[in-house]
Amino acid sequence: MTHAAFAPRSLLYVPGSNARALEKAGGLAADMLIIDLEDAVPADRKAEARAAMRAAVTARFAGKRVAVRVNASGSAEQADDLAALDGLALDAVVLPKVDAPSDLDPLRTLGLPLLAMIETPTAIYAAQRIAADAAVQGLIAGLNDLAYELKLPDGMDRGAMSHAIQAIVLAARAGGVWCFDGVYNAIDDAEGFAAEAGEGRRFGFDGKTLIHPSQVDPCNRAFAPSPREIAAAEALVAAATGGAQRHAGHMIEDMHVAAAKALLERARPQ
Ligand SMILES: CC(C)(COP(=O)(O)OP(=O)(O)OC[C@H]1O[C@@H](n2cnc3c(N)ncnc32)[C@H](O)[C@@H]1OP(=O)(O)O)[C@@H](O)C(=O)NCCC(=O)NCCSC(=O)C[C@H](O)C(=O)O
Ligand SMILES: [Mg+2]
Repeated sequence: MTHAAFAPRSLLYVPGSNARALEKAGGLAADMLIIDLEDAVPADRKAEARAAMRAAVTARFAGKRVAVRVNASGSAEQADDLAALDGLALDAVVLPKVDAPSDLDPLRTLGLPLLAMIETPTAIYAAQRIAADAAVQGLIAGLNDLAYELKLPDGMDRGAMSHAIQAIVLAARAGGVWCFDGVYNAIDDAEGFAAEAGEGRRFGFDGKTLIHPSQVDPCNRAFAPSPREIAAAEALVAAATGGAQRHAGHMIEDMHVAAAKALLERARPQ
């Protein structure tokens, strides 16, 4: 377990039932690994995945932030998932299909930070209450499930989901917690991934959830301040005198100075 003040930029799902992926994950540059016991694991391999997850978390991943995604509250699998977490040093537990703060109840006694997945229309409308729950450290957009629930004809159409995506960011910011964008399914489309990761950052997400090792480095780049942003922030902070002023052809005020300082803090080596 590691402690970091900063939100992870890249959160890689690793199926608990994939031995090779569990082996490989520790060597990848993802800021957080999410070992999945939910949708990536076939129903008849849940017990095997729990055992593999325990072995991997116990033996590997030194110096990495590690979370486990358990099955949803109300599912037949969840009690066994929670029992399998006993004694593990985790940074967070990811709970899918959180529709209300009460869905968090079975996990409260774990005493671990929770990352709540917002992936249904009901959850979009409850996101503010979910983010305000003291156990919640962040929200994760579950856009495959949301697209399915919305009956979108074109599947993962972010234009059709833009209101919902923004609602997740708004709820997280109102609650003072982190927020992470959904996954990009087209694993061979590097250009499309880079575009979507950039869009996620512009929406205000802190980072993005990932499904493949090839997405890790581009994601870290997309969510890290660029050299140009760093130079601009340094110049703005150096020029700031307080109150409204002209800087580089723009009006700047105190909130712009605060944003520039936050960006510089984020850019410092962790
Ligand atoms: C998507 C995949 C099924 C693709 O698998 P495959 O074609 O076998 O991958 P590659 O051959 O390209 O893999 C190359 C090497 O990388 C390793 N690998 C692959 N994926 C991972 C991973 N996630 N973590 C670690 N390592 C990984 C392979 O083992 C190969 O290694 P090597 O032998 O050394 O070459 C597959 O990538 C995959 O299963 N990804 C994760 C899927 C997953 O976890 N899904 C659940 C989370 S997404 C979700 O549920 C979203 C949300 O809830 C929503 O609603 O939107
Ligand atoms: Mg989902």
